[in-house]
Amino acid sequence: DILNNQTNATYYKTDCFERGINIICFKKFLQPAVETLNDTSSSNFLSALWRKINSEADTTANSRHKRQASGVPIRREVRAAPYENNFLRYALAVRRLKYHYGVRSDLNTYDIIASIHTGSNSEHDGPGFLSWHRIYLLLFEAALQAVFGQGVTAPYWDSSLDFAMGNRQSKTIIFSNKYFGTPVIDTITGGFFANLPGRTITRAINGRGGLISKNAIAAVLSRTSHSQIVNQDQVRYCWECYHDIVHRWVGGIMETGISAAFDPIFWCHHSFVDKIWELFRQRLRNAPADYPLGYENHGPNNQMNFSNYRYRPNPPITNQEGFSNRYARLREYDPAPSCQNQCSNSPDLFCDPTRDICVSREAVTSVAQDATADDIASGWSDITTTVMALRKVQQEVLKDIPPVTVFVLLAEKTFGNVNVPSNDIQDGDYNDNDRDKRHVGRWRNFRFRLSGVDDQKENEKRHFGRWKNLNWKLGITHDNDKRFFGRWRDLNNRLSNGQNIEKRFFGRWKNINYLNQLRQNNDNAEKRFFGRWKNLNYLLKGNQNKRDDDFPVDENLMSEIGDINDMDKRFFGRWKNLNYKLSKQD
Ligand SMILES: N[C@@H](CC1=CC(=O)C(=O)C=C1)C(=O)O
Repeated sequence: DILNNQTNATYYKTDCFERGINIICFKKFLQPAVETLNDTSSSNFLSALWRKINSEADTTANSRHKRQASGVPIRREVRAAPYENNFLRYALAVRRLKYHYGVRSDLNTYDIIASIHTGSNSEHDGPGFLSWHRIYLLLFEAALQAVFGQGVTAPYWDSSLDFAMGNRQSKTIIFSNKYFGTPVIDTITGGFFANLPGRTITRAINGRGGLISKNAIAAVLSRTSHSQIVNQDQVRYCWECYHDIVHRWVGGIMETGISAAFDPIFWCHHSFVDKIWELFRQRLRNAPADYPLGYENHGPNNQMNFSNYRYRPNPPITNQEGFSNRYARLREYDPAPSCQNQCSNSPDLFCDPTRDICVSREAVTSVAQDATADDIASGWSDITTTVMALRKVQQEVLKDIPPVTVFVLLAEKTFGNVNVPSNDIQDGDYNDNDRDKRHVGRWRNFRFRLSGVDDQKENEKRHFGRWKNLNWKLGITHDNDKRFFGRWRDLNNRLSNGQNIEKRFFGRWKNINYLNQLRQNNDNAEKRFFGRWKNLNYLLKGNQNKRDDDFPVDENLMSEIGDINDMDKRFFGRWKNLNYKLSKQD
């Protein structure tokens, strides 16, 4: 269906010289190429792709005020719904390019394009990195569109969604057969990209390197000129450096320049690199003129060099011309998945309300059978698994809860019909001091949660809170239960400082109230965010010292971006702001 939809579109014109490459022209163009099979054919092919980009840039520039109408292709997050019209379409288009031997008989068309990226074409280590990869990505997408349909783009892989998984990053659904394939170490044998013609794809995820944290993005976006985000001596703000570590984290062929583009995740990673650059670019008053000088091999007037050992097709523009609006306008970006947009309606992301960010789900196989307490508490297991696991501890929980707090868990098959005796809390029982008041508040909340919700997603969210609560009770009496060992230790910690316990619970409760309030009262939310915006503007305009305090330079980039607690402490507030902004871009 997708294929038919794409190829039946009336969009295509037949004037190949005016329009550049489209399906028809592409086929026309390829006829002679099949016979010639030499470097010239690759070179001609790439030049034709460039003409396509260029003619679209002309069209888009002329109809800027009606961008929607002119159908600028959109890049969405890899996991954003609908799968069929987003990642699946990309995967099928990539496969088609991999099976395409119309340009050379000895090298599939995907591999022709991938071999342009050698890692040593002056496309790295400087400002040209940004514009070179922007054009390179457009070129690749032009080929995808030529063989598959005009709307195809490389969805962006926002690896901060995986970063947020903490010490479970290697389980991300990104490296499942639904997306980029398995196994996560060695040659991939499962998924869309396994056993394709040409270069095989290897990975070694989560060995070296790291993913990009929200605070890394926040730090980069806090700068006010390109020179501040391309300087490798300032890794805290160096966007290319953050990009490097993801290459290393994926490992395998992604780890080195000469092979990286042979992994289809390369384009999705660079789609994200381009997205954040574009967010940055749009905030500058005159981005096209803001090209940093003084970088060897990255002169503003140097022509971009697209070459490898076999051919030299050069897009006839300079590094600085790649900073212009002309090429930026060729794509639009879907806002980042956020709790405000239901994580782009993705079934593979969930909102973590305590951090107010979306987090990637794990590959299904890792939690399908027997969820651990951590799986459940962090929302990584589905509702069935959660109910099954909770059922296992039902008796223990009931046995040890004092009479006044008796409730019946799982009275029916789901939490939807839990029966809460009306005498569990009497208002008069607790009204004399703060501690008790908090207690009452907490119980009220608990009863509210148990009052039954049919919606599955909503249920899951509630389980999250409820589980923590149950666990608390369970931990008190079942210290020998291995599953809760970690929690028990944590509990001991808390018990050693009664005041701390109260503070923690109180803080969490306040937080929940606050989030609920935000959802229920948009006006109020707007006001709060407006205040924060003012603050942001102040930061952007404000003095250098103030900004440096906000984003202290950390000499060790790896530990910096590997520490999610660190992120929470220092950037929680700021990121929420950015998140809001990303979700409200339009
Ligand atoms: N070689 C880079 C990482 C890297 C960057 C790239 O741009 C690339 O394509 C492949 C790998 C590093 O270890 O720092």
